[in-house]
Formats: sequence, structure tokens, C-alpha cells
Amino acid sequence: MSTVLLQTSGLGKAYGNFHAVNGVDLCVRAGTIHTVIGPNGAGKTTLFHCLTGERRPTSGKILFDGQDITHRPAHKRVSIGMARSFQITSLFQELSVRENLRLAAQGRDGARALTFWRPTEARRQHLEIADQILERLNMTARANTPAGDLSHGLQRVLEVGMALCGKPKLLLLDEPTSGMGIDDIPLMTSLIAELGKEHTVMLIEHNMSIVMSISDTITVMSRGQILVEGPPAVVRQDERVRSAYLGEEG
Ligand SMILES: Nc1ncnc2c1ncn2[C@@H]1O[C@H](COP(=O)(O)OP(=O)(O)OP(=O)(O)O)[C@@H](O)[C@H]1O
Repeated sequence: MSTVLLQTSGLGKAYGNFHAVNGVDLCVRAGTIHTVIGPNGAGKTTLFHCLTGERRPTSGKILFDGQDITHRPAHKRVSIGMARSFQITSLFQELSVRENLRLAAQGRDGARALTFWRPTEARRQHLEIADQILERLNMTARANTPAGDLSHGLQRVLEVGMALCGKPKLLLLDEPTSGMGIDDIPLMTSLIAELGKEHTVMLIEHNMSIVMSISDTITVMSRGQILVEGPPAVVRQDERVRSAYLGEEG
């Protein structure tokens, strides 16, 4: 059994009397791909926002890599190894793919880059990281293409690459295939599966065939709570999961 990287206990987020997330005990093991699914309004995004620090939980606790991060601001979570993928809106559309990655690598160092390293040395290191990520994304041939000229799908792949420049311990992906054309989906799917070999990845995803094919563990949420958790084979057969989704359609 691998070690626990992220753990929540009794995590809750209430808006007035409404509990969007309600007493969630989550356990994400290092080196796994852990997917959160559930019908619309189940609380998946709110849970993610509590984990990344974009929302302040109203109850419970979050431990990451052994540290209590419940009340840490988002940027401090990034600096200890939590990264969420950037949004396309944060890509520099006119800059090349490589330059976008270089800037993401530079961002990871923040002020440290200016104080400890000579600028040329720092730049060399950032380009090195950018080139490693380009290779990993299988986008070396597009290194000099402006980000804005990439297909929507490849821009989303680039977003994931930018998160990787920070060498995170945990990569959080919120619906990585949403809005993607059918032709680009296999690319993102294989990228996530590939990343799962070296990183811990937690994602929200609606596409069930992707979820079932790449996840080690699936947490099914419904009405702010964990309904079922387990490997794909177990979740797929659970009647409660079926009813939760049918209930939504009904
Ligand atoms: N700022 C807010 N104020 C009040 N209610 C909110 C707020 N944000 C979310 N909610 C409510 O919390 C519930 C959970 O929303 P959330 O977006 O987390 O669900 P989700 O599982 O991500 O849904 P989807 O799959 O549709 O994105 C919804 O009923 C939503 O209306």
C-alpha cells in the first residue's frame, strides 16, 4: 500500500444552510490516479476548490503530505507541491509553446530566481524544464508554434504541461477533457495515464469511458457526500451509483 498524500476528514463547505460538501473523508494515495465523479451539483468542484484553497472550508481538516493545510492560502499550497492545471485563458496566446512552458517554470521559482541565480543560468534551467515537459507532452515538434494556433485540445494539453513545470507532488485536473473535440480526447487520456506512472493525479471527469480506463480509485459523490469509493470494477457495478445518476436524469 502506498502512502497517503492527501487526506480530508469531515470536510465541509456550507453556503448558509446548504451543505455543498458535507463531511467528506477522502484519502488520496501517492502514485495513484484518483477520480471524483458524481451527478451535476454533487459537490465535486466545491470539494476541489477547498483542496486548492480557492474556497475556505466551513468544517473539517485537510492534510497534504503530512501538513495541515486547511487554512493555507492557495499560493502556499502550490509552493508545497499541489498544482492545478492552468486555464486556457492563462496561456499567452501569442507566445510559443516553449515560451509558455519556460514562463511557467520561471513562475515556480518566484523571487528566488532573481536572488539566488544569475539570470542567464536561471533562464537555461527554465528552458531545460520546458524542453523536458515538451517531450513528455509529445509536443517537441510544436515548440515554436504560438499557443493560440494550437487546437483547443492541444491548448488543454499545454495547460497540463504548465502545471507540470512546477514539479508538483499532486496534480489536480478539473474536467481535463471538457470542451475537447473527439479527436483530441485520446491524447489527453493517454497523457493522464502516462502522468499517473510518476505523479499522483486527482481529477474530476464526466467521461465515463475515460474514468473507467485510467483511474486507480474512483470516489463517487452525491449531494455533497461520498456515496461509494473503490476501484473501477467495484464502482461500475454498484447499484447506488447507478441510482444516483438515474435520479439526476429522472
Ligand atoms: N457560491 C455558491 N453559493 C451557493 N451555492 C453554491 C455555490 N457554489 C456552488 N453551490 C452549490 O453547491 C452545489 C454543488 O456545486 P458544485 O459545483 O460543487 O457541483 P459539481 O458536482 O461540481 O457539479 P457539476 O458536475 O455540475 O459541475 C450546487 O447545488 C451548487 O449550486
